[in-house]
Amino acid sequence: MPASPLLLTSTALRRIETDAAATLPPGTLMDRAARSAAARIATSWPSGAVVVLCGPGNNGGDGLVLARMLHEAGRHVKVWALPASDAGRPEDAQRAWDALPAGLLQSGEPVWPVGNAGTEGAGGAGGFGQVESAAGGFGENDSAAGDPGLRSEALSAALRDAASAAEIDTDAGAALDATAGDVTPTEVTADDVTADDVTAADLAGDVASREPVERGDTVSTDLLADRSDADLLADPSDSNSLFAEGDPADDLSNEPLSTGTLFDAPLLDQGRITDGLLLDGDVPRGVIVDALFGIGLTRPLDAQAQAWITWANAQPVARLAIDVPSGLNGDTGAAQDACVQATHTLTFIADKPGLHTRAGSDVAGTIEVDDLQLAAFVDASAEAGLGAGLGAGLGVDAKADAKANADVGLEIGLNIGANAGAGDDVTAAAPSSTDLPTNDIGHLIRKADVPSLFQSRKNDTHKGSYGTLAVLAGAPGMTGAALLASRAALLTGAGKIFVALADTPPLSLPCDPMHPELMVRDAAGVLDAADALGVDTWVAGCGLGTDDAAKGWLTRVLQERPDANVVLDADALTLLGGDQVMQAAFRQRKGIKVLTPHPLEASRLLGSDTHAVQADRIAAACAIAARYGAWVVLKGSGTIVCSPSGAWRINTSGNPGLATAGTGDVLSGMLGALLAQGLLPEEAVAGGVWLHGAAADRLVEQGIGPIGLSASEVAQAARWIRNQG
Ligand SMILES: NC(=O)C1=CN([C@@H]2O[C@H](COP(=O)(O)OP(=O)(O)OC[C@H]3O[C@@H](n4cnc5c(N)ncnc54)[C@H](OP(=O)(O)O)[C@@H]3O)[C@@H](O)[C@H]2O)[C@@H](O)CC1
Ligand SMILES: Nc1ncnc2c1ncn2[C@@H]1O[C@H](COP(=O)(O)OP(=O)(O)O)[C@@H](O)[C@H]1O
Ligand SMILES: [K+]
Repeated sequence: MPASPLLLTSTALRRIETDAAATLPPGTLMDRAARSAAARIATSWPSGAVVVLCGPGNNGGDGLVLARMLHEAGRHVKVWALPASDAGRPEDAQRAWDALPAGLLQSGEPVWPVGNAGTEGAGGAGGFGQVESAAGGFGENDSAAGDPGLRSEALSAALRDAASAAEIDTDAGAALDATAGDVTPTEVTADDVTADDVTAADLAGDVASREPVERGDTVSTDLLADRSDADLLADPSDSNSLFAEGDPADDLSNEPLSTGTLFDAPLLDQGRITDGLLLDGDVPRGVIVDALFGIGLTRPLDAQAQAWITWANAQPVARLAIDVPSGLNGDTGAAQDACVQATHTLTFIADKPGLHTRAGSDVAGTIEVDDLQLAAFVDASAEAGLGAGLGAGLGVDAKADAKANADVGLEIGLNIGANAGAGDDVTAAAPSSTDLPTNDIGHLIRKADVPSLFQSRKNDTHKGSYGTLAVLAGAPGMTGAALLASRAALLTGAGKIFVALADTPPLSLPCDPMHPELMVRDAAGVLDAADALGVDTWVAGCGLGTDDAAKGWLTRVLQERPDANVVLDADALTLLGGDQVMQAAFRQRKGIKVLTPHPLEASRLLGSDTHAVQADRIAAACAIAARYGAWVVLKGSGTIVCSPSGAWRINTSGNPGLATAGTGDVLSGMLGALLAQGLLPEEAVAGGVWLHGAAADRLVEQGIGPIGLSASEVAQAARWIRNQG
């Protein structure tokens, strides 16, 4: 079986980071993380602007190193950084801060560099390559103007930008608004422009002017006044300066602009430029990198961080979250009110549970894992976790497949400068052992992890080979719940199904006309005959009610036939949570036990509240599993499956179409059917959960949902998926 992707909490990740960092030169992991992000950007956004938002910790450090690498590779990068915390930056992040090339850092509020000076804020906040002062956490690096080396670097970057802008030959904001087709490559190329005869400021005086440039116009270096670079650097707020105008080249280039390249005018004719943005299909090129907070977000975001996140989410460009979308708790999936809505998340060392449960799948976008070459450490952690009992009954290869996620940067051979790979050749020594608390390691559930769902049936079988299921459910007024669960069990392949209606004869519904295959009887009748009928699996609780009769029937289910499997849902969970006699009977059962609570039912099982359950769904699922000695399915976006021994997994299928009454009934019927058919519990439980979500996904693909998707349709789609293999 392919290895099931590993999920690690921040506790586990920090342990691995600490172990690995002790064997590696300082900054190695941050360099690898940044290189990985640079490679991702080179692959997915090979041209266009890159805005990097950096936070005060090592996540921000990743962003700072990334910005440097991209800059060294000739990309147009702007950085906005939050102020360091009172304790200062962590060591690696401070090193990254100190090494940030002059001119990348911007002050004020972030702006998307659309090249329209009019939209870029006061004081040239959108200035490109501008050496700025003070605000926005910039102060520490504000020595550039006085540093000849930095000045010369700033100038050379400026010249490159300016030369490119000269070729574009237009004021970006003005020309793009209206005159598509009016712009053509000019006769001046960057090769004509040298530091001897033109300065960046000179070019700025021409290129950044608001005069539209007509087709055939030439930008003449003769027009340029004899100003020195010192003028430019001395007066960054000069509204005529190139740097206050943003960087037109940034958004107009078809390819990354460098000295000597000509602007591709036909782009304008093709209508691919709108409002100053270069469009790739419908998506503007370029990317905002979210390196504000990673796994170290420990408290509510302050106003400035919230504002930047809100701004980032409002930009019509891709957003690449580094490690974790800022505002999301990487362990729990809880999102703050302000949370980066990433289109892509590049996460390091191993995947994180919070990216897959609760709000995680809403904000993470496409998730990619880079193990930062720490597979040996990750494997050791997984093995230690298994040693602590994690893998019992899991049936998964405990080793992460993070190894498979090779270092993208190395693979594509991105040239990101001499400093980019510091320490990359150093092989970290594998740890001898790492023991982690069990809650800190889990896995994902994907189709590949539940192969027995798709095993073909042997010819030499009969209905008795696929189990006998009884469904205790459906009090008067809730008969539909019993039918939903029973029909789902039928369509999932159970051999024989008895509907034990929570009612007394004469039954209001003696037969299911849609599915007369179902044998409908009264609850007591099925319980009395359970031995004779050969009931090997019970599903109990859907629309069962909580009155004394329901309590009596459920107690019998739990006390009798202890070898039978039981799946408890809905009202059965409420009854179980409040009844110690039932709990004792439940714990003593020998058959497979499954509890399928939604968060409210989970809170009843734990004697807590829904908020506490949702605040840490994995912990809640594990706590219920431990308390009741059962398999637990904690439902909701990113359903958690936890084994009795505490091995947890997060489901990857499903969608909000399932947020409709009755889908839980369908799930419990499906789980019962799979247990009745003899699947191992880890595959029956994880498999049923995956199948249920996958069925909803298929319905959405077909246009049947998410709006208006109905529970009955889920069971039908699940049947189709199982039979396709
Ligand atoms: N270590 C390694 O080897 C590697 C780490 N890597 C990267 O580092 C990331 C983890 O870095 P991290 O631990 O520094 O945490 P991070 O997410 O940057 O935030 C912590 C900072 O934010 C602050 N802060 C927290 N909450 C806040 C709030 N609400 N509002 C404001 N501030 C708040 C907090 O301040 P403090 O609590 O200390 O006052 C601290 O300054 C990880 O996700 C990955 O990207 C990679 O490079 C691979 C190698
Ligand atoms: N937003 C969502 N994303 C994915 N799955 C969902 C979502 N909302 C609900 N579900 C799934 O739908 C089912 C609902 O179950 P439940 O709340 O017990 O409903 P009912 O009791 O009405 O049958 C669960 O399997 C749950 O995981
Ligand atoms: K982030």
